[in-house]
Amino acid sequence: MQAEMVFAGKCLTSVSFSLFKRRHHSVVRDTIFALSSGHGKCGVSVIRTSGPASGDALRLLTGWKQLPSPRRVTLTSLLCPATGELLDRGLVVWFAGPKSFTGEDCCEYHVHGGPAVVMGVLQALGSVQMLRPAEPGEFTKRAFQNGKLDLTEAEGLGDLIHAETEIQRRQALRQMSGDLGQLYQKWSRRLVTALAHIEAFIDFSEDDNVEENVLTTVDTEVRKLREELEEHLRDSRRGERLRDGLHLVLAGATNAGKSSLLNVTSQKPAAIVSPIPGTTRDVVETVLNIGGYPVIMSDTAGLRESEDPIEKEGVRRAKERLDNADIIITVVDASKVLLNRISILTHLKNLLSSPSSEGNHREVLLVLNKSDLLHPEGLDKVQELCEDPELPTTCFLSCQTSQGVGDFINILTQKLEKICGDPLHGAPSLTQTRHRLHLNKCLSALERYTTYREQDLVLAAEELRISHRELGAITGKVGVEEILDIIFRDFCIGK
Ligand SMILES: Nc1nc2c(ncn2[C@@H]2O[C@H](COP(=O)(O)OP(=O)(O)OP(=O)(O)O)[C@@H](O)[C@H]2O)c(=O)[nH]1
Ligand SMILES: [K+]
Ligand SMILES: [Mg+2]
Repeated sequence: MQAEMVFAGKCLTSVSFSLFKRRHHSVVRDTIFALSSGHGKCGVSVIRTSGPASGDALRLLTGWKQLPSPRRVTLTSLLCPATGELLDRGLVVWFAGPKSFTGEDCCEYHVHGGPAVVMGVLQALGSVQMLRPAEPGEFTKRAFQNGKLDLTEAEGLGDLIHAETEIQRRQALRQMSGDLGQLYQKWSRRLVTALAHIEAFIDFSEDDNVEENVLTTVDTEVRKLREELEEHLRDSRRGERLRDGLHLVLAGATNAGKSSLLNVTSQKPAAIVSPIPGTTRDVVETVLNIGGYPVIMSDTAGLRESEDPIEKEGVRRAKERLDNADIIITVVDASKVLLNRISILTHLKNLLSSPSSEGNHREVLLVLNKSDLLHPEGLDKVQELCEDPELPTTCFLSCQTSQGVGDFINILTQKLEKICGDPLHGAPSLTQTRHRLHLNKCLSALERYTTYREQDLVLAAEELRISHRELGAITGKVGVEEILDIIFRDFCIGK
């Protein structure tokens, strides 16, 4: 045991050295500035600077000889450094690095939110030497480069700014708090330890000093890691779906009331409704917030055989949408159900026989519309027919009277909950294709480790190194230069 510990210790240092070559930026950097609050007229606007010349800029704009105490709000006049003209009276907060968002010297100017004031202060800052306007996401990028955030946390922050619904906000906040990054870092540390053991075995096994079971321990650890990664990846893309919005597709025969349902659900006349069958041709998309979940609801052309080339194209587009749907909402005219019950089942089966292109499990909801056209006895009969276990969850409603629409929304919310879960509970979910890509590569390398393990220990160790690198790429510990620009490109200026 002692020997193993020593080996592990020795190799950990050498391994960590090569693996954790984190870039430290000691170069003197520009100082950046930007409006960090929204554009347009508002009560208060916040302008930020970050970088070594932040203090000079603050002194020049306020006329102060000394910098104020950090993290304290001060009311002051802001002056144009060139002319001494008063630009505004506002609040300033000084953050001495490294105790700031970016880790550098930072300053915040809270000014009156009029365009002329904001422009005046920005121009004044631009006239100070070494200051230049920030690029999109540059504040966050600096925070990352100074070790204030890992990449998953920075992405969480980006998602938080873009979050449009409550559940998206929860997921973003959780990722920003570092839960996902910590999970990957924990796996990373376990991989480093496993690698250290293998390297120790390779270097010292001839000294006969190595415990027999070192390799078995590593094998067990790799197997466990594989299982945990597989489990993490087997999440039906819940985090990614929640981040990007879930795709709900309205489908069914012509005149069933698909466009009407889109309109009552979104409470606006998004799609044309008419008694003419084949009214909808193009896909009509509406972005909705259903129970806190972000949803993209698509109305599609009624499914029927047609000779009309335009309608044919509409039907092709409808089917394409169905392939990528998270939830398919099949709309059926309830007044016609009694006449052709068989056709509903065949129709549903046809819809579902095409496997989703991404292998996702698609939820299905059957909506029986136009319930207002049924007599009470007819309604009872249809309800009875719908108890058929072969049919998916069924909703009765009328787009005309809105009766049953509330229940329909509740059932949809339950389906969305089932797909996405509550992002605050359970293990954190991956939220981006980028995460999935690296995790899959990490997993493949672990699988190759098992293949090489008996034949060539050096090759097997290399696979552990690869899998570690892939995990590190997610949090930004290794080889990030090429992905940095992609990630921060999506941020807005001032963030
Ligand atoms: N009585 C009654 N009529 C409805 C109801 N919902 C829709 N309709 C009528 O049914 C007709 C067809 O409605 P649409 O919403 O255009 O149907 P659709 O499924 O989008 O039709 P296509 O786009 O042609 O495939 C229109 O005349 C609507 O007014 C309902 O709940 N009750
Ligand atoms: K129609
Ligand atoms: Mg329509």
